[in-house]
Amino acid sequence: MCGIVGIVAKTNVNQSIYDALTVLQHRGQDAAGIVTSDEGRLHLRKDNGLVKDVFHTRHMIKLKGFMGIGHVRYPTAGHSTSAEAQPFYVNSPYGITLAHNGNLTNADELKRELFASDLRHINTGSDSEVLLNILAHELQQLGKMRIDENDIFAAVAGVHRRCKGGYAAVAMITGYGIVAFRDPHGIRPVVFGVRETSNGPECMVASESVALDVSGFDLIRDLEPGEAVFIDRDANLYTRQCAEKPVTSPCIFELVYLARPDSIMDRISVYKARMRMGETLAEKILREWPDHDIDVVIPIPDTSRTGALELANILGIKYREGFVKNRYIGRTFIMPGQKMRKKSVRQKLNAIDMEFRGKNVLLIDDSIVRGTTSQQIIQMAREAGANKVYFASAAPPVRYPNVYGIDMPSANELVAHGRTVEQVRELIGADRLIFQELEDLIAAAREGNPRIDNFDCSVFDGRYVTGDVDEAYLNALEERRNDAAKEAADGKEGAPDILDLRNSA
Ligand SMILES: O=P(O)(O)OC[C@H]1O[C@H](OP(=O)(O)OP(=O)(O)O)[C@H](O)[C@@H]1O
Ligand SMILES: NC(=O)CC[C@H](N)C(=O)O
Ligand SMILES: [Mg+2]
Repeated sequence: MCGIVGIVAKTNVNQSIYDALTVLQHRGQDAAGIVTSDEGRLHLRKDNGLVKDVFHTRHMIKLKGFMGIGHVRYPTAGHSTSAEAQPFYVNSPYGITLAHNGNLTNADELKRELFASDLRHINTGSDSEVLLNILAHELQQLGKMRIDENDIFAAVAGVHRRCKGGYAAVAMITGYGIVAFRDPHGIRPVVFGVRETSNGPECMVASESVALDVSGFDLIRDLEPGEAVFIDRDANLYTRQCAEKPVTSPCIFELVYLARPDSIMDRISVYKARMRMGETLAEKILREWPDHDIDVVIPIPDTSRTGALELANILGIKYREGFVKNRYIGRTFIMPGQKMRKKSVRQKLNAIDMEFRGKNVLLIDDSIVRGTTSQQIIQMAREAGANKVYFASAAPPVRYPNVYGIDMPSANELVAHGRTVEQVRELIGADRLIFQELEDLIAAAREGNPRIDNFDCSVFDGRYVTGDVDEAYLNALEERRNDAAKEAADGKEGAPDILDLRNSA
């Protein structure tokens, strides 16, 4: 779940892309990058770090040009080295740069094909470099000196035929414009919008609608699964369905945790969906535990707040902010290593003792994944003097790895994998543990857009919508990307043996 953005404007786009990346920061905290096109010359700045640390004034003034794309990264493949920060660049044909959110499930196979049949070199372990080269190859084989939107859509159709997995991508084709496309299952999100100016319309694509809001773009709509949007140099906008059999199954975890609450995703208000998750969870508590003795409902900031407030209202119990969040610590779940995640929970959250002392507290989180947060928070609640500590999760138990762009590659690192609710309860040290039912979660999501029949719920039910994920794939993924393997591969400095290769200034 990286963040992507692309803008074609009538003036320099650097500031608007920067602003958009800042509001997409919650989707990736490891690296950031912007590339702009200035009359055929590309300017690229990318590095590890937060947006505010990667781009200084000296970079911004060099990022000239009326069109550009940007990325914030949370790695799911390859290394966390700055050489794998995005956008990626390939010089032929036309000069293409690409930013990708998602994960290709057939990246290894495609890499072999690119080398053996397409005669292309891939220099990193990133699946996004593979995706870029597939797009480049599909454009190249058209064999045209000049291309139009039909050629670009034909190339995207070729990408859909070859690539499997989750991908929402934006690519800038030098001299032509920006194309964004969404995988045929619509697993990862993309929206597009327009801003009217005195010089004419300007267009933008982004992972989430909040990125449009911040720069004054009006949301037009989401890209449909398999669909592509092409914005030419003059900001004319063309859309086309490029997949043979698109099936809508967006990732439900976007609504649970990944997206910002103020985003509208596949026409669903993330905020309202989280409120409904709180409602259904409250109803389950009332159903299964009518004689509960909860004194107070306390959310675990930040993401669970929306649902927790609604839950407290339905239970008719006080909602109290018992934990204060340090606003300078980022999201812990998307941090790269378990050591860092564990340390950050205490740095990030501190208890207000008086809200806990002598009380039976119900702590609410949006999800329990590795159990890092819940385990420590329950301990903190006890240290603060709570009498009983109950815990409820607005999502069902996360039991299976994610292969579509969320870095949960290893089943064994998931606290609920192979464990019953009772075993998880014991492990995290709660006096009682309640999970949302999957059907209630789906209902909470669907109420926002009843036209969506199917969501990717693979982390909850182990059903992978692309149909190509088997035991062998999951085993290989686990071996390659479990925490210990990643640490060994990246080292403390982040894969110091991989030198950065740059061919644009
Ligand atoms: O079981 P775990 O492995 O700890 O993962 C789940 C926790 O991680 C996330 O919080 P995070 O701190 O990333 O972000 P937030 O501030 O948006 O809640 C999520 O909201 C849960 O609190
Ligand atoms: N989280 C993502 O969307 C990751 C994108 C890409 N697979 C990478 O690792 O850089
Ligand atoms: Mg959280």
